[in-house]
Amino acid sequence: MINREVLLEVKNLNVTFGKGKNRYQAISDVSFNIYKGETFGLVGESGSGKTTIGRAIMRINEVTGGEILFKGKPISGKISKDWDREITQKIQMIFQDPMASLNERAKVDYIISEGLVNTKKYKNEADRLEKVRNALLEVGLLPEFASRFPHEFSGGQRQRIGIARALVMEPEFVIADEPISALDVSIRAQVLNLLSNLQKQNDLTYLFIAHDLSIVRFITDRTAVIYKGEIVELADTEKIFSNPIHPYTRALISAVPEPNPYKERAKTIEIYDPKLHDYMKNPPSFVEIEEGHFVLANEEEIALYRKRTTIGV
Ligand SMILES: Nc1ncnc2c1ncn2[C@@H]1O[C@H](COP(=O)(O)OP(=O)(O)OP(=O)(O)O)[C@@H](O)[C@H]1O
Repeated sequence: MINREVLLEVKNLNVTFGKGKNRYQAISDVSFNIYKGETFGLVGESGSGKTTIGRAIMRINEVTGGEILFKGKPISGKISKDWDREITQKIQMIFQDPMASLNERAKVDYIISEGLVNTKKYKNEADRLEKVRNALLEVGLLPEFASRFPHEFSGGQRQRIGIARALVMEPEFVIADEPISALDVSIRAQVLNLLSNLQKQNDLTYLFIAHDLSIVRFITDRTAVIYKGEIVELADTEKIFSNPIHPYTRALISAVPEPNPYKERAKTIEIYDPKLHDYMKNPPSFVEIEEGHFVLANEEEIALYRKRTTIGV
């Protein structure tokens, strides 16, 4: 990837839900940049906070701390009306479950053009219909499908409608939240190929959310691994696979995954002095262990990682 122009910046993001005793910190101090034109993967198990980050970027979830910038300008907090309209159009999301995310009572035409109508992004009725028609064609569906209802379609077709709904807005940045996990295995590759072709044709930047590393391996340029609301490792996707550093990443990649990273961590550090790895005394920070390769670790762990691999010499 040559282009290093930052499109989206997440800076020290915190998201908490609830109040008082019920307060729950879903995202803790998460930072990453997404470059224009890349596909950035966000991977972690269910409940780790992936969707919460996506929804914070979409401004559905409130940002409790830190900030999110698009093209260098804040999109969280108080923003101008014009900027609000622009990002509502430029940032789109494709949802996980096409069976649940489409309004059953609305025709495809309405579903696809709802965003256009809300942002008044069309000249007249003919223009609106033309945009819907083109969006359907772009995702490989027939224009006449516009007058049908969601229940008349298969899961794969419904996800294509979900993609058309995002595409019709002419976005620059698309969050794909597990876009294929609810689909039949037989059609997953088609939808992935479609997303990849659309990216090239429309100059899109993707945030691709997945719980399965094997999916991000083939379509993302860089990957961040998230565990319990914290990013534990971030690097070029190829590096995440060839040289995983954090115990949790290693557990995700290993053939027999250890679902509990602390157990995996314990296994790794047994060989060394476990007292060194006291997180109370030596809190971890997000360290660039080699160029573009970040890992959440404390000083002792970094020393250990350096010994174990050839990195950073
Ligand atoms: N609106 C909310 N109110 C309270 N807690 C929430 C809310 N949304 C998410 N959470 C909690 O925040 C945590 C992160 O959830 P999130 O949906 O972001 O995880 P995820 O990694 O996307 O998981 P999945 O793959 O299952 O979608 C979970 O513990 C979840 O229960």
